[in-house]
Amino acid sequence: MNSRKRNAMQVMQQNKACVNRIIRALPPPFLRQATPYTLADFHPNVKTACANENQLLNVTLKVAKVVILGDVGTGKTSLVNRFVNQSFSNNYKATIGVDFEVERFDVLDMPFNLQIWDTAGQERFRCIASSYYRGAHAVVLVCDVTNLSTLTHAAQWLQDAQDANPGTQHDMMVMLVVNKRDMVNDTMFGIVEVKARQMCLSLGAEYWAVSAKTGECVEDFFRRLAALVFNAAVIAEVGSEIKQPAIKIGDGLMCDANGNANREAKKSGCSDNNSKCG
Ligand SMILES: Nc1nc2c(ncn2[C@@H]2O[C@H](COP(=O)(O)OP(=O)(O)OP(=O)(O)O)[C@@H](O)[C@H]2O)c(=O)[nH]1
Repeated sequence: MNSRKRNAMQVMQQNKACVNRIIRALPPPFLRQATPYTLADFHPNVKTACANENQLLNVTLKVAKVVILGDVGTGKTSLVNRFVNQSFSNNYKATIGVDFEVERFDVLDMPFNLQIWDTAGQERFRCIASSYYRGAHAVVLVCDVTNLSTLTHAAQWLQDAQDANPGTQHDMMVMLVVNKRDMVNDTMFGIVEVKARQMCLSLGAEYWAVSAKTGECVEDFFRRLAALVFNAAVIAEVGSEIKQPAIKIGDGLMCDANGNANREAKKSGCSDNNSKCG
């Protein structure tokens, strides 16, 4: 990382998120039938943790890493440029190794930085790029709507990312993005979409179709990605088990919301993890 980027990162962390980086409800998927992430909103424990600043201060979450992978020329850099700089260029300039951007969000009023790692699709840079896959919270597989082989190669790109993250404690989120939507008519797009959704099913990925050139769905895609990654990362910290408030029902007995009675630990002088307790 060069010092310019490092400084930019520090400034980002201090600055407030701009208005279109503020997320208060979970943004919807591209198609409800084409995602494994079917939650309707943020997990209740995530909402509770974010509403309770003290609880979130203990959470070691400030940044999440996303890697953008895919064949050469599918438009990975263009996608990131469209989102980060709201710009597009028709000129192709190969990514050498990797590049990255940091985007500052406010999710449920909590500051959250998304590190977006744009990797090289060219075979000769693959070795350098793959060393940056480690620790990814999400993988974005980018395909070109005009080139079906880029879709079939998505499986190999995902495999590479998984190989770089063996035995990760968190599951990596997987998104499959068909780019260059502006280049095909609806009939052609329909044919590609069927194949892309089949690929998503087999990879366990969420499906998106976008155009980095026109900007169609790019903002929606990254907002959804940031929100899902944030949700998963907070859950990894605070747990997904919903704690029901206990209700006292008399003489040391507590009852959980499902009506199961337990002896109150303090009064009986023991706890679940106290091995002296018979
Ligand atoms: N029409 C159209 N062209 C696009 C779109 N996205 C990217 N391109 C063009 O596709 C070419 C490749 O785009 P890049 O963003 O450089 O592709 P890349 O995947 O980053 O390429 P590598 O860095 O070599 O892996 C460029 O000429 C872009 O202008 C799009 O949505 N529509």
